[in-house]
Amino acid sequence: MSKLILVRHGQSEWNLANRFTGWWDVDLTEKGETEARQAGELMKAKGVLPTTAFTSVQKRAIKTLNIALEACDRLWIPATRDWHLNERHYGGLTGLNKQETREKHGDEQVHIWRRSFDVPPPELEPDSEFDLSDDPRYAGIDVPRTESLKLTIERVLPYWEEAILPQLGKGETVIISAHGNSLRALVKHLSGISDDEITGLEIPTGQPIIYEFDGTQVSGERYYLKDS
Ligand SMILES: O=C(O)[C@H](O)COP(=O)(O)O
Repeated sequence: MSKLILVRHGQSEWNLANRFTGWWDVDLTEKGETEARQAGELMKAKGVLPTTAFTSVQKRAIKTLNIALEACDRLWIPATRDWHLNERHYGGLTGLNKQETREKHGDEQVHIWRRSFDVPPPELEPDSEFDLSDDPRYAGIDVPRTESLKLTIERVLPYWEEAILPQLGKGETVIISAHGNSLRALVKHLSGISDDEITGLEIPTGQPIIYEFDGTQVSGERYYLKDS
């Protein structure tokens, strides 16, 4: 039996400011750092100690990983950062305030952009201040201009299969520190959630979720580490 630990980054500056974030690289707030530390302390208290780690190339997830690993004395384990685990790209909504966007476009439209399976937000304009195509961390990568959950799944799952699942097959305890929607993509796959039902799934910040594995097969349903 091996374990997979999923953790969404702690509160970010734009979670606090209620702005659409996506691929924009915002930092953790002090509360976010505390959430990350508490996640690590919980792993230590429960004796669920990661032996290998994966995260995105966004600082809110990287810092959450490092703070949590430090809190459970596992800062030394191998860690891989990869853009495939990034948050879904919020396109032309990036940087906008979520409440103001609701007032402008209506609750229903904003809910569709945020939670529908396959309707992407409008594309990011080429001259947008939030364009990341020239960011060195994405050299050689076709940076998306927007992503639905469906498109996010299409880049998260191949990476999961190629890079992460083999580690579980080897018996490693794997931690993935990532984002609300890249983790929804994984949970949809691992728990067999339908395209309709995934619209109702929310992933809280800083709260470790566990899946147990028998080889490369999921064994049982996910649970919150705090409830075990
Ligand atoms: O990218 C963002 O704005 C958040 O991390 C997730 O946003 P959501 O709750 O609107 O999917």
